[in-house]
Amino acid sequence: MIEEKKVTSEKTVLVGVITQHQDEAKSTEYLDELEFLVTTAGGNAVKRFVQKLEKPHPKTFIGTGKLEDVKAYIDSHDIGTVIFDDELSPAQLRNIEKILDTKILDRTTLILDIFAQRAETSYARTQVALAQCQYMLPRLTKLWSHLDKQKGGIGMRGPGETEIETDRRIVRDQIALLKKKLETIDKQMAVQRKNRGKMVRVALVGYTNVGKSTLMNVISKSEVFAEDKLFATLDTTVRKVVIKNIPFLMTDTVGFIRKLPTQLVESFKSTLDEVREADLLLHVVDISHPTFEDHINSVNVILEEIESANKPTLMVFNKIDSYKHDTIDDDDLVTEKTEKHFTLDELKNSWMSKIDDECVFISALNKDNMEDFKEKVFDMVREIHTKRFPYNNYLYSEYDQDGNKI
Ligand SMILES: Nc1nc2c(ncn2[C@@H]2O[C@H](COP(=O)(O)OP(=O)(O)OP(=O)(O)O)[C@@H](O)[C@H]2O)c(=O)[nH]1
Ligand SMILES: [Mg+2]
Repeated sequence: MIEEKKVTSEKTVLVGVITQHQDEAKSTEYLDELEFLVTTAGGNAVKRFVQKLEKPHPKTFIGTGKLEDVKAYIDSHDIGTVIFDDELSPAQLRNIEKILDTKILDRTTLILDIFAQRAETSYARTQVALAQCQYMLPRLTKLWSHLDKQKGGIGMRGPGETEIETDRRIVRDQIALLKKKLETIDKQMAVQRKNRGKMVRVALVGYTNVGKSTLMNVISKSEVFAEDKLFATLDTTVRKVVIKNIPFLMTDTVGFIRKLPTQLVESFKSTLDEVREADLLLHVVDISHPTFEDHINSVNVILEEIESANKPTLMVFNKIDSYKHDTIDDDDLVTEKTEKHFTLDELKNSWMSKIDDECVFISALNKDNMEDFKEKVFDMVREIHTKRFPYNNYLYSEYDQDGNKI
């Protein structure tokens, strides 16, 4: 993750559901992730409420009886924030607010809030503000503005209280204004991207916290010459990297997450354009995470959304150093070997036969298997490069490991 900023240590309660589509294990995993998000936002999750339902209640997400339990708990423990694991509809939000009479957040507001905290450039801040306004517009209620005045903290940072307090028309005007502002910057950025020339562009993509930035640092520092270059004041970092004799541009991008708010995907269009305009994707995966396959799927869904799913891709399975597998003992009831029981080698073989994309297994932290990684990246970049520059193959002389010209 990006560095952690402790703003407050607001006590929160988490609420999730177990449904037909989301069994107990999934629900626990989602709530673990939600808790990680809460910590990132500077809060502290002190209790979880989970209800088994056929599907989330259309009016109150969980049953009203369960909500009363939550109410009793937050009242007796002096807790001011309740966070739901799914995006709440405007009606659900209003109904829940009526019962709990406290600050209610959902996964979307939490993610938006973290983005608001992390956004450093005016561009990123504008993108987040737009996403927040769009989310907020159908959800403006009296209670919201009333609460905003009294309570700050998670979910309340961003476009500012003044807009929230005023009516929808003003938020709409604000949205129009932010859109215009973004349009202007988008144009500038498109020009900047064009000015980068025809150099092959490689983008690191992947779920949040898988090690993209770590890999970016390893690859651009360990090379013979890797220039640190920030092309613009945006949050995506672009660097020039040279492997052997081919220079190319490498972009580190925003991490993806499950249930990424659609408003955010839209307003981060330009940031995601870095991915859209890339020639090659390095899809980084954290194989030490118990549900890394779900992560891969979530990333692929977002890549589909931004029409980038068919690009040449190298699957980079990272964190092999902390990969652990389950074992089956003689007296275990479970005797069938599943993917959880795969040794690293078995896992490698299974993935290599399962997917069409090239794949490589590394530890960016320990710099394990980096040679193989570079070799594969080099081969893929070279293919694109030679197609693009049929007459001028390489721009640099070849260097050996120690940086001497060969
Ligand atoms: N054990 C282990 N940890 C790693 C490895 N690579 C990265 N990490 C750790 O994983 C965490 C996340 O790394 P980042 O590089 O920030 O991940 P990221 O994908 O850029 O994350 P976001 O920017 O949040 O999307 C850090 O604590 C790293 O030290 C690895 O190969 N092995
Ligand atoms: Mg990163």
